[in-house]
Amino acid sequence: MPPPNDELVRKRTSADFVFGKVIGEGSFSTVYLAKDVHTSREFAIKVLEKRHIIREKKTEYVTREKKVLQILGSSCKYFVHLYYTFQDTDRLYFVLTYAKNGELLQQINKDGAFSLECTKYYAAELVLALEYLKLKGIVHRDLKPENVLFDENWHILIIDFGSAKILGEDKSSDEESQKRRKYSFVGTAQYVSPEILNDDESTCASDLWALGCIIYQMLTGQMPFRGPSEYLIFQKILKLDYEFPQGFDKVAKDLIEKFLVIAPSSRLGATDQVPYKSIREHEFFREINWDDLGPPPNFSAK
Ligand SMILES: Nc1ncnc2c1ncn2[C@@H]1O[C@H](COP(=O)(O)OP(=O)(O)OP(=O)(O)O)[C@@H](O)[C@H]1O
Ligand SMILES: O=C(O)C[C@H](Cc1nc2cc(Cl)cc(Cl)c2[nH]1)c1ccc(Cl)cc1
Repeated sequence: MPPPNDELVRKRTSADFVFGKVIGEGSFSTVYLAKDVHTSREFAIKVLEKRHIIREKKTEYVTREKKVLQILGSSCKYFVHLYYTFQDTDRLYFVLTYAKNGELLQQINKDGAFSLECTKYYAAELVLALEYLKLKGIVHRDLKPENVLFDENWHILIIDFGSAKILGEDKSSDEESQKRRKYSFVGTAQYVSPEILNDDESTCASDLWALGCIIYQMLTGQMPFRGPSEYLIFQKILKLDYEFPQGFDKVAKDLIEKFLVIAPSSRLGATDQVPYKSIREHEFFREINWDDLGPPPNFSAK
């Protein structure tokens, strides 16, 4: 039995990487572009200060992100992959796939809005990604254009699993955790689903609501539910108060209306025996070959 390949099993340390520029900042993290000194491969390394995590009581968030990324593994190309984690005295390190081409949000804002063809392509990649999440029993809970990045070949890479939910994880029923769950707001106002606002359980259908919001935003450049304050946005969400611009594509309108439904189980795909067959069969995806989406179309304004 040959000795294990050292490079495969040795716990990495920051000395294994050359840290380059800062490519992003989170509320608890700094993300660096880094190069593996042995292979020159590029990674995004998300660095968190232990003191900051402890002070802000975010250890559960960090532990959750690590656990979900490990569950996702590397068999679906639409998710950022966690290669290694390690720590030193003061910091934690996540070594992740480097998303070279930035955020979907930047692309939407740069173009103003996507063409119908471009929207169909990226909506299809998102559907395939959500099928995989459902298969793995994960709810992202904070899906939004800032958390959908592009890799070097302009395929999507979904990030940010700190607020994700692992279905079937036993929820301790003690009073304390019930209270914590009740008041632990999850998500981002403009994309949060009604069930989370009504403090009902979030399910994979919560991500379908967010998908509806993202498709609307790719086609209009605007979020469907917007307002001057979170409270007013929540009111609009709960009243389904949104509208389509004049001349909006009828088929796209039909699809979005089937996602932006208050009752989670009534959303298109929510009750599919084979997820997400009923979404794949919607007229909006008529030209999509689900077994091979082909190369991404180049971005062009609508
Ligand atoms: N794998 C990656 N490749 C390239 N950029 C990334 C990657 N992961 C995160 N980023 C960028 O780094 C920034 C911080 O991301 P991170 O997920 O650490 O924090 P966040 O979730 O955005 O912030 P918050 O903690 O407030 O929710 C983001 O702007 C994101 O675009
Ligand atoms: O080495 C491992 O994989 C396990 C450790 C566990 C771990 N050590 C921690 C220290 C602190 Cl202060 C906070 C959290 Cl959430 C911590 N989690 C760890 C290290 C790095 C990362 Cl990114 C996550 C977890």
